[in-house]
Amino acid sequence: MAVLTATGLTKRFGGLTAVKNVSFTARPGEILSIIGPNGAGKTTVFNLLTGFITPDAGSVSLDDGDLGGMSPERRCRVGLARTFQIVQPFRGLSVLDNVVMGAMLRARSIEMARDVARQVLSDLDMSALCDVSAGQLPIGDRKRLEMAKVLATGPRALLLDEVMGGLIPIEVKRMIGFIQRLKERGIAVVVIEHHMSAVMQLSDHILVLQNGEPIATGTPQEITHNPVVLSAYLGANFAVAGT
Ligand SMILES: Nc1ncnc2c1ncn2[C@@H]1O[C@H](COP(=O)(O)OP(=O)(O)OP(=O)(O)O)[C@@H](O)[C@H]1O
Repeated sequence: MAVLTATGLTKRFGGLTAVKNVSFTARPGEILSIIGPNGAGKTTVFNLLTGFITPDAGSVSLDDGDLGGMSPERRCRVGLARTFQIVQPFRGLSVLDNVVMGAMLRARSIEMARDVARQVLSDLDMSALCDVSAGQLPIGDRKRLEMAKVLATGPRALLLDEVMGGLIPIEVKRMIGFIQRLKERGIAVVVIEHHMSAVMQLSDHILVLQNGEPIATGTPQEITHNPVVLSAYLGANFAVAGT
């Protein structure tokens, strides 16, 4: 059964239809990637899912509950969390306190929130950074901190917006490992990512958007051999080892 379901999402900005009739499901322990050229509508889909903007048509549900009308914070409370493309930690706070802020959404006491935050930081190999000021972190660690903050909210569905952006190859590899471990926890993960090698390694399913419209869905194998996707986005010479 699906955790997260989007049905017929459509969003217009003036005369521009940024997202048109986008539907998908994300199941527990599955990773769905949304890919497409710049301006294809990927971030707008995330904004619609999380309630930062209101759709002109369509709906979003978590388990069987319709999220229509719920604020982003309320959606996070019921289990739908996201990272942002541009990460903005509380720069004056320590790494631990940043993650405690996320954990406070659900924890019943500050002590419980600290326990949750320490566990999440340990899971992300960040225990040694607990006392470091978030403002001093390099980009790779800031991306991991962003992951830690949202994981501390205890999501059942997690939206990851370009978490590989700006990472060096060894950090990309580590991030792929973290995301794969989310599958084992039964979290439904939706990924927006331009790092195609990571997308192909991680995804169970891929949805391709162009000009706001779905042009293909399938497994990485199917997508990398789809002539429409090769022409619209990946390029005729696209090849990823193992796909
Ligand atoms: N608030 C807004 N007002 C007007 N137009 C918008 C708004 N948000 C997005 N758009 C437009 O909607 C289209 C889709 O944008 P969106 O950011 O969703 O694309 P994207 O696929 O996430 O792109 P990228 O890969 O560059 O992040 C673009 O043409 C963008 O300019």
